[in-house]
Amino acid sequence: MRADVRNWFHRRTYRSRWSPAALAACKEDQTISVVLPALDEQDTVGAIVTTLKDAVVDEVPLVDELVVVDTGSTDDTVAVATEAGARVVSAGEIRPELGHRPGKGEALWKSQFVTSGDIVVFLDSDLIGVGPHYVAGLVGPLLDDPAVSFVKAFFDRPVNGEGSTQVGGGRVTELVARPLLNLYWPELSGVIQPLSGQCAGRRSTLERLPFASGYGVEIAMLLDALHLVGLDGIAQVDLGRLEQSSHQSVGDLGFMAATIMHTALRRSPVRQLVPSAADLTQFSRLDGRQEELVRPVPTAERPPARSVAAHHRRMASAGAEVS
Ligand SMILES: O=c1ccn([C@@H]2O[C@H](COP(=O)(O)OP(=O)(O)O)[C@@H](O)[C@H]2O)c(=O)[nH]1
Ligand SMILES: O=C(O)[C@@H](COP(=O)(O)O)O[C@H]1O[C@H](CO)[C@@H](O)[C@H](O)[C@H]1O
Repeated sequence: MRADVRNWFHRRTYRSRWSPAALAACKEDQTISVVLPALDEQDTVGAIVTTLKDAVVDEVPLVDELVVVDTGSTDDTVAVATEAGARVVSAGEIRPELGHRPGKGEALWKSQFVTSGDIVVFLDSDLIGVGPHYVAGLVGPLLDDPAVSFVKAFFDRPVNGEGSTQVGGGRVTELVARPLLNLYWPELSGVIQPLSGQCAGRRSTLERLPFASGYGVEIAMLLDALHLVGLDGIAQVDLGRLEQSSHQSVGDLGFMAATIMHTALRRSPVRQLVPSAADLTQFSRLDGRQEELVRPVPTAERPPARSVAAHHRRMASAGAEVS
């Protein structure tokens, strides 16, 4: 690790040492939104919402709004999240005039139009054992130091589900994202979980970032935050152990990897060599026969929300019919 990165690592790597009560006492007039993107997460989203609503909304007024952005669940995610006390919105119904795309990144981008917190916390909704320290740990560095604009969480990544001691999750991180970052962005080589879906940022920063619509959203957010606020504007916090309810198949992680590679390389020194569109051809073998699966790699990105809002205001002032 380069000396400058080692220096960053020591200054900007935090433990989740803040209590929600202490943060609530010091946040003054700053407001905090927690956003959970969800696709078919009925088994886990309810416990996350209940835990956070009880601990950091009702008992301690740290969080001002808790929003689940559903991206087309076909299970009971919406009902479960609503029953648990979250405000649930469908990504497709947020600013419909802007169109709708599938994907996690679309949910995070559109969440900016239905939330108002000065600080926005993003948490995956497939996690097990989420505690208030997840929110306190992500918000702490932002309330602690005005020079920090974006915070990524890091944690143990067991791969065999609840109770497993075998660390190995984060396969796309270890096989794709980390090697790419070390190659083209060595200043980010100290980021322990660069793809973490557990992150937080100042709205004033997030609204100036483009959002990749699919699984490229995290790598894009990290690279674009580096460009916008510099390494010292980025921090990371240790959240201890993180359990996910399920782990994707290697084939699906391959599709995630292709999306992340494409999203990152379009920001790299070799961006000119990256095709604007690409397909991923994969194979599955059964009983001596293989089947082909060809999927287009999602490359769509949304512009910074700030530019959309400004355009909206210009249209409105020009008297154009805007919804
Ligand atoms: O099209 C999508 C894909 C994912 N997600 C959500 O994004 C988070 C992370 O997705 P996933 O679990 O698929 O990724 P992994 O955690 O396996 O990297 C979860 O809360 C998903 O419900 C979503 O809202 N829409
Ligand atoms: O870290 C990773 O390699 C991937 C896959 O994790 P697993 O191998 O399924 O534990 O998960 C991360 O990346 C996704 C894409 O950026 C994010 O959406 C997830 O939140 C994050 O956990």
